[in-house]
Amino acid sequence: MDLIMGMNSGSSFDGIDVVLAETEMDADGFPKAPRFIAGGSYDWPEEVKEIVTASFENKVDMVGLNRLNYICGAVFAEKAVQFMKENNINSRDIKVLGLDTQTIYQEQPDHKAIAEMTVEQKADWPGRWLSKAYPAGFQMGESSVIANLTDIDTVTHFRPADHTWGGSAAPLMPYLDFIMFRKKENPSMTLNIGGIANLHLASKDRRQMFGFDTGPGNVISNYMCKKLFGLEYDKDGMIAERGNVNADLLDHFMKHPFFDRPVPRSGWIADYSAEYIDSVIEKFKYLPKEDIIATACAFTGAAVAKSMTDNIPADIIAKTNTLYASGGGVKNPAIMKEIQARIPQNIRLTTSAEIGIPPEYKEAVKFATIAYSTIHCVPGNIPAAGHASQYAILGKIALAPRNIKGGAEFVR
Ligand SMILES: Nc1ncnc2c1ncn2[C@@H]1O[C@H](COP(=O)(O)OP(=O)(O)OP(=O)(O)O)[C@@H](O)[C@H]1O
Ligand SMILES: CC(=O)N[C@H]1[C@@H]2OC[C@@H](O2)[C@@H](O)[C@@H]1O[C@H](C)C(=O)O
Repeated sequence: MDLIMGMNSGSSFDGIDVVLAETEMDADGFPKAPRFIAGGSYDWPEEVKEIVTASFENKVDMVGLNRLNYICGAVFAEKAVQFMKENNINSRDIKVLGLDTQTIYQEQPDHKAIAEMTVEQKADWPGRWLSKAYPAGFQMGESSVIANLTDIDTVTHFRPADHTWGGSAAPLMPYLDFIMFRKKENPSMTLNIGGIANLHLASKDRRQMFGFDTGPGNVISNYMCKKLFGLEYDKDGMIAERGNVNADLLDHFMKHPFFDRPVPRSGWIADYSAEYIDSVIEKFKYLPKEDIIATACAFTGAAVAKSMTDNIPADIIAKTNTLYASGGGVKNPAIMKEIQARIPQNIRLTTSAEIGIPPEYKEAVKFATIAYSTIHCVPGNIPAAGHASQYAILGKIALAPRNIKGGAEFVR
């Protein structure tokens, strides 16, 4: 068995998750379902947090972004090393470290425009991006800084390979789901509830898979909690539990233009910007604040249900009996209750703990698994889910100093 490490810091930007897992290559040429061993969560340093948060709002200039890339690489390396110390892990025992680093911005593909492009237009490679049809994402965390400071071979920036083939590359969860569920007869659905939520249909046949963002996970509730109650988030859904769902506000939320985007759609926190949420709060300021938070949770649930029934064929939904949820939203009972109440009743909502992965660490396990696949030259994208035109090996590999050949004088 090989030990692998993964890290994640996502759109909620609530901390850095680190995991240790083990796997090995299976006879079918894919990694075996990873076994989760340990996980830890670490805070971003306050000073760095401020810069990253400003970058989400496009308030950091090129000079600042240049430095931020190195700073984020150093923070990820520091937390990886702290995690290894706390868990008595020697970096030399780790086969690979995988992380996407910190996304600060992303533009999804225009799948319709890509489908309509002529062969000549596609052959104009720069034109793919000049036309804005192809997607692009911006991640902070320099791979070489991480590999050099941790002394572990590191794979980062998984999305651009899939982007090159017109894929949305977000969510990337379908690959881990394929690895976890590929030996099961019936399709399985999973849901990740981070800042943004995403739904996946896993199948032993990768050509039958789906993966797309459904809308908000915690992003609206988090922002509202900060604005209305001065809290980072609604711990254990306590505020939402005291409120009632308001039908008018829910209707208003459901008119959000995100639903007009065809799947495989991909979102970013900018879709639910401060401006948008402030306008909602202003329009519905006559409601009790608790009702506004309760309705934000109902919106998460209604968006999951609508995205599922609008986009996954009814016969597949009928064959699915379990939805395995992960991400921090799993800890908000109001969100979980709203999802269960709104999805088709044949589907039982549970968490990824049932398949051995603690829900808060599934994303980090995903990046560890994709990195392991990358170093074995196994493609980590799922074209059926993200609509890339072909399979691709994801990520950029940065080799650790321990690989230096030529004598001890080169090695620390
Ligand atoms: N005890 C809790 N009660 C309620 N909500 C919680 C709790 N713990 C975490 N959360 C929610 O989960 C969020 C963090 O989720 P997660 O770490 O999955 O997000 P992320 O990885 O940043 O997001 P994304 O998947 O969009 O990139 C917090 O911001 C909060 O809203
Ligand atoms: C570009 C990027 O970082 N996208 C993330 C983000 O967070 C949620 C949503 O936007 C999703 O599409 C993706 O994360 C999921 C979990 C993934 O890649 O699997």
